[in-house]
Amino acid sequence: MPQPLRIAIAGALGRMGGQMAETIAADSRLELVARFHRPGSAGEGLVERDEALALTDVVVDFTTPAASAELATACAERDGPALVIGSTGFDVAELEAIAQAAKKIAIVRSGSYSLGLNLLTGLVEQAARALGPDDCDIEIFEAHHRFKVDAPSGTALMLGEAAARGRGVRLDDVVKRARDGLVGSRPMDEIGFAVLRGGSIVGEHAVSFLSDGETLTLSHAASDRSMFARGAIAAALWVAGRPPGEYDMNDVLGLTAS
Ligand SMILES: NC(=O)C1=CN([C@@H]2O[C@H](COP(=O)(O)OP(=O)(O)OC[C@H]3O[C@@H](n4cnc5c(N)ncnc54)[C@H](OP(=O)(O)O)[C@@H]3O)[C@@H](O)[C@H]2O)C=CC1
Ligand SMILES: O=C(O)C1=N[C@H](C(=O)O)C[C@H](O)C1
Repeated sequence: MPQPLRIAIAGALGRMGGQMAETIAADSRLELVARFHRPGSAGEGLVERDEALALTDVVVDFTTPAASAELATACAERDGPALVIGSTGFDVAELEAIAQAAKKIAIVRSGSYSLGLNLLTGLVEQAARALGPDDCDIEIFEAHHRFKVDAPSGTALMLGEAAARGRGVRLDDVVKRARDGLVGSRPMDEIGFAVLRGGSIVGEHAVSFLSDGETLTLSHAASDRSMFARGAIAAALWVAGRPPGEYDMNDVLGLTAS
């Protein structure tokens, strides 16, 4: 019987931190060796970050962009553990810090650990390739619970990147993240985002391809956070012992970009 993978949870008192603890406890392939939160946080069974890093093979992190970037740097400075990052809403400097850390340690980062959602990105890329900007508009809608702090969601941006890839353009060059007031008519090549926040919605995403006379919509709805936790566990099991580098769920799931 192989030794269980030693795993630690960052952001232990958060929504996903709690979900991770529950899902890990039910998985015999894993041993939950540490849970940590903000420095100095009080809570049953919590340890400080550096103690957790010394005990574990992999850290699973659903916190904030700043905390994840800092954690990646701390893991790299001690040449491990490997890291699975689920946080969303990163700025350029935070992404650069993670890229630097990935020169020393293996990191999986994804805006969504859902299997279905990662399959959807391939379908979106394929549709965007077939439905060009001359006769088809691409719009992405996402809806989340009232507590979510970043917008558009990391998943919506992943879907936008997939659509842009399908069109052979950079998302930054065609993105419209919000509209308000006299914004003018829509450029054909634009990829637009719309956001809803409210209630307890776990996560809904839809990518619409709108042309004259017809609309194709590809969508996904999450109803339970446990599937994000299961995806993050698959990533943790996959990343342990990998060479340094920044990986995503396509690598974990063996899905090659089409
Ligand atoms: N990739 C995916 O599949 C998914 C990604 N997410 C993303 O994960 C992130 C967390 O989501 P969620 O759990 O709902 O949010 P929560 O706000 O419930 O949890 C985040 C937690 O991180 C804590 N935190 C902040 N700074 C630190 C730090 N330096 N060290 C340790 N903990 C810290 C926060 O503490 P405090 O409360 O004190 O501020 C908070 O409790 C978000 O970015 C979200 O978008 C969520 C679901 C799935
Ligand atoms: O904050 C959340 O809840 C979620 N965040 C991720 C995102 O930004 O896409 C993933 C999921 O949709 C839930």
